[in-house]
Amino acid sequence: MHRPHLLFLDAYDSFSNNIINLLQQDLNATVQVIKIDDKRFVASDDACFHAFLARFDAVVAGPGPGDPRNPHDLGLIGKLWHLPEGICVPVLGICLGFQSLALAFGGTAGRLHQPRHGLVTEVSHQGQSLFKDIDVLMATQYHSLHAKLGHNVDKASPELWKVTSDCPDILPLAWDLSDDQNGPILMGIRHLTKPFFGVQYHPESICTSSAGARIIHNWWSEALAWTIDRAAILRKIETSHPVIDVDSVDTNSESGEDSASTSSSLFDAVNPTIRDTTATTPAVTRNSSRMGRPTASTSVSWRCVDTSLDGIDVALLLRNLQDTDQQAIMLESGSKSGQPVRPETGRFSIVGCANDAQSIRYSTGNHIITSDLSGTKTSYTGSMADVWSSVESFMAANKATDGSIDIPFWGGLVGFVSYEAGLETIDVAQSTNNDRSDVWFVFVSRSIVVDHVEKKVYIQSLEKSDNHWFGRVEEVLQKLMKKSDTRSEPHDNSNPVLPSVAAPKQEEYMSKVKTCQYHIRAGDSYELCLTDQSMVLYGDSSQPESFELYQRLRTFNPAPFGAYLRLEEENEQRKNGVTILSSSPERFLSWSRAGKCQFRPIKGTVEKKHGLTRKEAEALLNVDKERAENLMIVDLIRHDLHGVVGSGNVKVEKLMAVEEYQTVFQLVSVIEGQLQEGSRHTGIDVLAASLPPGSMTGAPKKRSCELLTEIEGKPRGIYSGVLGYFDVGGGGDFSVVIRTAFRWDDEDVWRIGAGGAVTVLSSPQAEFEEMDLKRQSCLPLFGHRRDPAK
Ligand SMILES: C=C(O[C@@H]1C=C(C(=O)O)C=C[C@H]1O)C(=O)O
Ligand SMILES: NC(=O)CC[C@H](N)C(=O)O
Repeated sequence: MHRPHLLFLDAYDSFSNNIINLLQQDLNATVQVIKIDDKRFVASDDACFHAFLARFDAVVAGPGPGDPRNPHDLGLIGKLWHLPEGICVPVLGICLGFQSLALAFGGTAGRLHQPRHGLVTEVSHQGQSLFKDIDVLMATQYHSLHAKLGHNVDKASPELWKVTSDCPDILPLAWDLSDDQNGPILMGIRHLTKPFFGVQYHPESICTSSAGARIIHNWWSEALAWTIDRAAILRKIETSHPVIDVDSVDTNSESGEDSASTSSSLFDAVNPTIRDTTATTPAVTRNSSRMGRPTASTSVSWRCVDTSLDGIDVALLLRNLQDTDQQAIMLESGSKSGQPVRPETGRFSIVGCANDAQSIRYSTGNHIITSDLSGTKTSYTGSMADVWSSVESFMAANKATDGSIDIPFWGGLVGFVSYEAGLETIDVAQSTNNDRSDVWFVFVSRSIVVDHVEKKVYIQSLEKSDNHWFGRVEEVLQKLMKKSDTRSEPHDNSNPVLPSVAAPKQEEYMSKVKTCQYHIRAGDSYELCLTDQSMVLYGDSSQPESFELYQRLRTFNPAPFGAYLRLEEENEQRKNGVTILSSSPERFLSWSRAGKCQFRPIKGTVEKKHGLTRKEAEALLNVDKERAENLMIVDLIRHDLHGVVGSGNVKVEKLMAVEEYQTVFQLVSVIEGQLQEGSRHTGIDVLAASLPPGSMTGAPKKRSCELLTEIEGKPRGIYSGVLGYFDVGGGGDFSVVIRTAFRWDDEDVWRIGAGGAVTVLSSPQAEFEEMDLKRQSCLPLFGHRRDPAK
């Protein structure tokens, strides 16, 4: 059977790669992707775009932010509907693409009374065309606007299935009749004579039933039938069509993966060259040293100590091993009464020794990379792409294979990537103008990993002949094990010096929630994760030691992704550094040495008020608002992951499970993907392609981040970024930096970010309370308890 060769027009949506996955999996199609504002076609005359289109069997016009009445939001999609006869290609419009089709043939667009984002409802149809052989169809919707054909009825009626005088060429195929507030919402259409089809709902969503995705097959059958009918005419036109030198235009897909073939259309009977496209997200720009699987170049020496009888307190371990005022690294899986709070994600703790270690730093404010990863210290102007490239080269050059297979970290780079660094990777202008580091990783060559489940301690070194270090750590361990019942406790904090706290103002925050909702209603976003920062100021010498603050945090809010990071650098002008105290519950991304990637987005939060049971929490979280928030992020992360691991390799392992933490219950999903054997991608590519974390942005990611930058008006910094490690064995694990306080040495301020996802279903008051609740995971460290911000 002919393998469809499709063009996908990407309108900057966060679900595009899921649609491409569907086309590749269900139709076995090859798909080339271009953005709707691809300069090569927007800037040149239409003939060039037409000649390019002639290479494809059909086009899919994707969903996206914005309004179909705005040519800027549609870009090339707007050019599909009135092509000259001989150029016409079958099109499937999805959401924005669908709305554009309706408008092009007499329809109008308007705002829904109540936008529908992440809602799953039944779509009514009559089993025709796209909906042939489809029974009950449950489908996910992501839209604020809707297309109207001029039907003058406000409830189910036979009229709805007929063409209207406004749109005599457009046949309605499906409606959502489940929503009284909005009335009938048009869900599917076809053009009566041209090969144009469209659906308002999202066939690729994880919550759309398989019947919903079947329309893809039906569309392709329709497209094929039309094409065969028209083949003779088209062949004639093709030969008489002026020859355009499309190959002088670089028509590679954005990913650079897909070289444009000279001819692979259905009509090229002589030589139907079909190309394959798997990845749609660019791999990290790399130098040649990291192509292919690196061979081992580093050796791990390690010893394992059984501490099952005694238990080891990692904070004490760190304290005893190094002076915590210096560079200190501890990634801690929090525990309570001797047990890890969440062994599934928080089983291991890592103490890294990294004084005078090699490091890489990058500031988005001045674009300077400072690194000695390559041996000598250099500072140069660069970008995030250069940072990833250096990290990949370094990890490839320091590859090890001989550590213990029972633990995920053997040594490697530990540090963070800020939210603004993530913004740079998706080309969103940021409000940072200082020279503080947005990326900071240090090389940990000596480390201790504690397995809290097996109660074992691994002492490891990547240095040659490091017996002295092993001896020293063993000595410390013996000492601590003898005093087995000692847990490092914070000092008495009953009479603390209270610092002042500058908190978000309630009125202002609520007004920002409303601004978010305004943009969602206009169709520019489906969900926005609004945040703000509280600032804790000590002012004088009463400042507690940072490790003491961390001790309080780990006692008060033990979390699977606890972290104490104290990083510093010295240059000619000054000493600068940063301290991070984290109690994050959320894994952003981990990948195993075998390339299995896992995202665990959290979206949906209820306070664990006194006596709230899990059952009650489940009932509170099992509502449209919370589920919709979570679903949107699951679909977004599937998109991010599909872009690197390719079609057919992504699974949702857990959808909206309720998890219990110290102060809140949360709705958590687990999305996994497998990097393919022999693929040129690594976990670092997955990380690079998925920042900033979707659970901190909303969807679609790029437009949402642009809006949030404007609404929030200040950088988020390390908050909303990611923190974790790249392991020399090839794995990695990063948390989302939330429930975290951080402080730069050059300002006397602890910053605590907090926020939550805003949808049209949000109440501004409840959003403020949710933000305030999340601040409470850190504020008590500073002696402040539930001090309601005003
Ligand atoms: C924004 C925060 O949390 C994020 C938002 C959540 C939500 O909207 O329910 C839940 C977890 C995080 O992904 C925060 O903790 O500050
Ligand atoms: N998912 C979409 O394509 C949405 C289209 C349009 N921005 C709307 O909100 O209606």
